[in-house]
Amino acid sequence: MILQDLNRVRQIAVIAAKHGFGELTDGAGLWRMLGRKEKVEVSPEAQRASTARRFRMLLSDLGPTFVKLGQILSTRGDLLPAEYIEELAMLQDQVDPIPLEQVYAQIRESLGRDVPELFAKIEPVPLAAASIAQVHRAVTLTGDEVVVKVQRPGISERIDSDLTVLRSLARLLEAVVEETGVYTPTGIIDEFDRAIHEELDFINEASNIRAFLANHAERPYLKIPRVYEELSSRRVLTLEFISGVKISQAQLEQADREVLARHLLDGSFRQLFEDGLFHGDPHPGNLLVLEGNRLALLDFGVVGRLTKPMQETLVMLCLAVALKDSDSVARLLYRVGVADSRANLAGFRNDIEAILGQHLPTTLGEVDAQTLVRDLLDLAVKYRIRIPKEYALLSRASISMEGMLRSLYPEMNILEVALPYAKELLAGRYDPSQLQGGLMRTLLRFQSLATDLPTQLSQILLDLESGKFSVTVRAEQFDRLNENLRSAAVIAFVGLCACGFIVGTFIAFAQKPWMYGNTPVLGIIGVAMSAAFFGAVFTWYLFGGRIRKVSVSRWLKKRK
Ligand SMILES: Nc1ncnc2c1ncn2[C@@H]1O[C@H](COP(=O)(O)OP(=O)(O)OP(=O)(O)O)[C@@H](O)[C@H]1O
Repeated sequence: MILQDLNRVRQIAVIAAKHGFGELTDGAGLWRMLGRKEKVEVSPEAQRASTARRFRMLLSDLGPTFVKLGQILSTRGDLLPAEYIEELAMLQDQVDPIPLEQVYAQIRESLGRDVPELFAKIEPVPLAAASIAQVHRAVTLTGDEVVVKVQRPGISERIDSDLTVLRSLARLLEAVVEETGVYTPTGIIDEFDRAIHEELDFINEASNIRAFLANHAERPYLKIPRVYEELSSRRVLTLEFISGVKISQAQLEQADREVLARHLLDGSFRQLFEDGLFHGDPHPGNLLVLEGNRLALLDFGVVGRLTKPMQETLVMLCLAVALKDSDSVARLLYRVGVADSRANLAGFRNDIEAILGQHLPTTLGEVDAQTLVRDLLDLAVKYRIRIPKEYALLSRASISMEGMLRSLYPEMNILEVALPYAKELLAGRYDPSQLQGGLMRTLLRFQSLATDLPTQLSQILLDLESGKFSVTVRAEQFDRLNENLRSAAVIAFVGLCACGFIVGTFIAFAQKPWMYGNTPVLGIIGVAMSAAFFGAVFTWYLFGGRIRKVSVSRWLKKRK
């Protein structure tokens, strides 16, 4: 880690302490490592706020990389409890726009030509300015109305340097935090790294748009902007300008609302059940209402992909929920997820039953899908079942979509509209005669398979089927023994190196191979190396194995 990174770590530790996370950084030994002694006062605002809110405030204060991290985490209801998801979803990355000269410089550098050779006009005031990019209206040399999305200069380098720091902090966390599981801090950072680099690469967004254009070619009610390839690169993206009103700001008649809601729902189901490619962030700012009750989708930086088996599981899951079949819901979630150890499937099933009972009291039309999905994901967190990120992204997108549909046309019965799509998808896989008695029978087929067996046995079968089955022989003493052996091996290795250097030093002093005047250079290097290795042995002896592990869950419980 270079000096600049250390300064950033120091800055992060101070801001964390200010937001009331000092105990965690102290416990992790960060404060001692940085050699700081003075206490940082917790801000009065943080003293009043919940832990989830303070976490949001912390990320917001730490700048664009952390804001993006928070926004990406807000799509992971499988990773964090609902109250964190709600807080993180509020993270805004509205920032001051960059001056026009910098926009021009970025275009020149990325597209290799001066702006007047590429555009007839660029509006000086941006349509939107976010932490990664800003969007300007423009006109091409051929007179086409377009928008140009230009990346902020230096943002990629800033994110990379923050990622180096984040990765080191994640390693430190792994060393000092008691809980380990399927979500390791370095694993989360690796995933974040991939996600943010995908967003930083506009070529990736352009290819997402092309795929959406192809999929929606026969759906005239949904418009996708065309990409201007010759005016696009990794850091500049030029798209057809779409003239419309954001759905949140549109003044609409009741009849139009119903038509638009149907289009929105049809577009979403087709993305999920036919294309297997869905918009990952369908919030009201990314949807425009056009003339003739058409809709336009914007912002394709984050998209989700579903394979055919994933689509089928999704249909089964929806049906199992609709039928209040908690056993099948538990088994399907367990099968698609990754549990860090054998989850308590019976407990998981019982909790699901309670949730379904609570959320599906009367008719399907009255279901509050948003809370239902959140509660189910919270349960996955509780039972340490990791839901694949595509499903997590999908659940966030569906929650957002459901919210829009409810405000657009609250009378719509979403599940009623969904059933024909589900049936169509299942019809491709199952014999149509099986579906004649309705979808219920198909579902009951796998349901009976699930209920015939005692839970433990069917869980082992599920483990075998999904490749999760393993036999672990474990004894507490072995873990400690293992640790001690590892420490002993390290000390022995470093000690041997130290001895080797001492012998080498004697030979160097005796034979004087590298002399600078009267100074035996090799001998001095030998002394320094021996001292360093012996120092390492002593430090390990004094402090090794004494790092106190912190329990984040205990800490969170204490703070609640
Ligand atoms: N093709 C388009 N036609 C008209 N306006 C557009 C178009 N593309 C983007 N915009 C405008 O620019 C805004 C930002 O675009 P976009 O969401 O793609 O950028 P972003 O940097 O990813 O922003 P954020 O991540 O905050 O959503 C949109 O909300 C919309 O107002």
